[in-house]
Amino acid sequence: MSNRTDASHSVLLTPEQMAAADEAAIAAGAQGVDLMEAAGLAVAATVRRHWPMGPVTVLCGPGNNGGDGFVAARHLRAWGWPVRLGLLGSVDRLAPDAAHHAGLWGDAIEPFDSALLEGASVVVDALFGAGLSRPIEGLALDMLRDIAGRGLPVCAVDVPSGLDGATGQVLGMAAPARHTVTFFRKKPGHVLLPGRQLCGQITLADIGIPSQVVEGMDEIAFENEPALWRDMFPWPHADDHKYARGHVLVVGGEIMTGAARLSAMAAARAGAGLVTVAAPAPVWPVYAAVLTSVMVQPLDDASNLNDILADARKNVLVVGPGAGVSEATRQHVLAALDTGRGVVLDADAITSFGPAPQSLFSAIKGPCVLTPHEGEYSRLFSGHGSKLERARQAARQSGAVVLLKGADTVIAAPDGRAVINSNAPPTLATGGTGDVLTGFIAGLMAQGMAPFLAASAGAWLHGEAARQFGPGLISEDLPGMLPRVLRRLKAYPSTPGVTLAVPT
Ligand SMILES: NC(=O)C1=CN([C@@H]2O[C@H](COP(=O)(O)OP(=O)(O)OC[C@H]3O[C@@H](n4cnc5c(N)ncnc54)[C@H](O)[C@@H]3O)[C@@H](O)[C@H]2O)[C@H](O)CC1
Ligand SMILES: [K+]
Repeated sequence: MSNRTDASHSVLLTPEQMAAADEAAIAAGAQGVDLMEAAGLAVAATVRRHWPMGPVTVLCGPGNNGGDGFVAARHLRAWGWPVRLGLLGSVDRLAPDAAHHAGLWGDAIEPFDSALLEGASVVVDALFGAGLSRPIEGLALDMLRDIAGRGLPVCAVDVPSGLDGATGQVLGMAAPARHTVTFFRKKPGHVLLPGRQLCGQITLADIGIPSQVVEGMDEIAFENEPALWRDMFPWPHADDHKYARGHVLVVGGEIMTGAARLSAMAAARAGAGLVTVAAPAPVWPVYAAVLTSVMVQPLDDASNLNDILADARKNVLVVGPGAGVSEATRQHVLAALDTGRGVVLDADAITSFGPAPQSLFSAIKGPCVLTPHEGEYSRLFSGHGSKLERARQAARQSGAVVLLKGADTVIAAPDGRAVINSNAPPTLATGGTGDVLTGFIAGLMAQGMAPFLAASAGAWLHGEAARQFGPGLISEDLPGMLPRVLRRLKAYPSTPGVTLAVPT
């Protein structure tokens, strides 16, 4: 469990958790019809704010998402907008709250066909929301295709219809929205892909559900932002000396020597007091020639890694970047894990355990972060469900913090805490960025940041460094961007009480 206060709008609630929030609000005295009124009014206000007055078509579905649509239609008409209203299904089958607001429309509801779209300047998509339970088909599918085919701008209610709010996946089809108005808290599907790309600009509306309803909910996920870990960020202290800020050891590869160098430089830039690369003896000069503040120790083929690890001041160990899939890599991983110190495993350090994942999991006994991309994930884990669920399953199964990479990176802890990182620009899709991320995380852990917080902070810094650099990014650019990002982070407002940390 983590602490939360009203300020934590980065909470992500699944549709089930949202329904529980709804029920808790009603149990606390809220009225469902008023929640719907507030939701629909927020939708109408968003349309008015972002589009010039013109013909608007409101498409309502058979559930409460449709109920929000009736409210929005009524307010837009009251503000003078020419509104056409269509309902998929029949009014007499609506649930009470939606039926109530359908009654307030008080005018004809048109047949649900493409004629509704004629002349429309904007469409309000109130067909399906949190209750979508199967792929969209039939009349609804035809309508969504027609909307997309005509290129009509859409304001989606809660989620673009067809988008699964829990997973971010599309069921059948979803018409991309220019704006999406959602209520109380975002859903994982608003930040996971492809959902994030379908929602357009998201407006989060307060509809009168008290924030306290989130307290006590289990398995809350968060959209990554500095407020969640900033107060635990390891800023240098006046009396620090280099040994006080930890020592990262990166086990280097013999062929792809750049990977370990990228990780090492990233760890140093993230603030580790010392960084060493254990370089295979034949290529030790390659590392030594290009690394300056990062120290280089030869790792001979008798694998004297244990001698190098004997220095317990090396408190965080990185294996994987450029390591190669081999028995030697497996041995290096097991030697690092056996120390019980902080360990970050990436790439081939993960893949090398593909044939026997349990031999890795049973060796994890200290603070450990795994940073697989989807391919490496699938070699160790057979997860199912959303990316959020799969990362959580892997964290529980391995006992490590799992950072499942992608444009929508998910960070999950074995105790169920989870963060979805949504700031990564597409320019990060270039070789070596994963090595840099590994180094950022290791550097933060070396300074005492807990692995889940270090992985969350590292992912955010990584995305922010890339965003600030802009187009033309290559991995070598990322470590050097960190000072500018850290200056911005230092100015970031603290949000008392909001934290991902587990209360000690
Ligand atoms: N939670 C809140 O705080 C509030 C939520 N509001 C709105 O309510 C919807 C959720 O309403 P619900 O009735 O549960 O589901 P939907 O409106 O999404 O409709 C689902 C409806 O349609 C059927 N159905 C599901 N999938 C399909 C399909 N592929 N084809 C046809 N029919 C389908 C299903 O059986 C349901 O009957 C939420 O999104 C908000 O917009 C409140 O209005 C405000 C507070
Ligand atoms: K919708």
